Amino acid sequence: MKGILLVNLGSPESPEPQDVKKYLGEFLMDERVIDVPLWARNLLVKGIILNTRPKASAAAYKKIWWKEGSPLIVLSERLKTKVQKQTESPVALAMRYGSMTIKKGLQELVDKGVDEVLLFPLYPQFAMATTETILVLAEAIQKEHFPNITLESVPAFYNKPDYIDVLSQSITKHLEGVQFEHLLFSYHGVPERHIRKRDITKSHCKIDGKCCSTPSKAHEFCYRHQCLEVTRLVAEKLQLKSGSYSTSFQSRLGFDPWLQPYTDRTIERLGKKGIKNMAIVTPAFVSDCLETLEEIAMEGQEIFHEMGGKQFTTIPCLNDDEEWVLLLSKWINKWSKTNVLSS
Ligand SMILES: C=CC1=C(C)c2cc3[nH]c(cc4nc(cc5[nH]c(cc1n2)c(C)c5CCC(=O)O)C(CCC(=O)O)=C4C)c(C)c3C=C
Ligand SMILES: [Fe+2]
Ligand SMILES: [Fe+2]
Repeated sequence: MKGILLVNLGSPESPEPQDVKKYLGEFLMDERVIDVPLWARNLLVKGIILNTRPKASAAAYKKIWWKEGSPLIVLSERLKTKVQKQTESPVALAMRYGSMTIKKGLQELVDKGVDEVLLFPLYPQFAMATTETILVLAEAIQKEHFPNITLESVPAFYNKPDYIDVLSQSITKHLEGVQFEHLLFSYHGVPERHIRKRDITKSHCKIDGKCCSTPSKAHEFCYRHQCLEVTRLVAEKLQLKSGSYSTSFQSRLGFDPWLQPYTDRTIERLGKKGIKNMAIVTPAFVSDCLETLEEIAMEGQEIFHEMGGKQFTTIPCLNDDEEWVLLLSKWINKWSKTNVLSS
């Protein structure tokens, strides 16, 4: 029997510093997130970050935490429940980090009689720090604990026309009646080094402004290309005028160069330029989370207002949007019936 495992990032158990520290420890010790040799990662994460960041991160988590728990987890659960209602195959939910492990998710499916699993990382764009770390861990768990099941995974869906339609519809819906002079597409950043490491041609990704719009096999694993494509395709669909939208990258950590332009500086620049009304959408995230609810909706808004901006409209992630649920269910049902992944 076939079954589906949706996988998202994960969140701390609670917004208390000790739980945030535990979560950050697991997350940042992942060699695909902080991709330096183990001794350096130990020094950086255990020696520095875990002694400085958890208190501030916990304070940020407290601002966005819901009665039911972490928004990212609650929203992912709502999505799973709605998708399950639209499909006959069992659907389970797991997180890459934290207590809702991939092993538990696979066990839940196996207990229901599943022996063919579709692994569905909830990320529209490929990144070493997100999709790849899920695939590698899931395969290792399958080999060690579930040798009798097969595992197939959904590739990045950033440019699927039906995904672009759903994202565009959601943007239109949330901007109905909103006056905005600029729409900013803000994606989670990654260190530039991550992009170069996953360049399968070894020479294409120069991160120079041109490589991502020059056709190349490298784009299958180029997070920057995939983000820029989402912006381009949505802008085309919504007929946004050139200059009335742009792309930026948020949430950088440490001193290495990360993908640019940075979101905070872009918001600052837009405010300084005299933009009074702006809207912001965050298509690297399928569920609202700390990075959208705090970093964008709170900090971003504050920066904009400090620069003289007036109206700052944040567009929610797709979360458990009906059209998004229908699209995921359509892809899953197609795979369940024909073994073919999305159109
Ligand atoms: C080296 C560090 C990080 C990389 C690389 C990175 C990539 C990356 N992350 C997401 C999605 C999310 N990240 C979230 C939180 C978060 N991310 C980092 C660091 C890196 N992320 C940190 C330290 C944190 C914790 C928060 C903090 O202390 O500031 C979240 C939110 C989780 C939640 O509980 O709400 C998401 C989602 C993507 C998509 C990505 C690469 C493309
Ligand atoms: Fe992150
Ligand atoms: Fe590229």
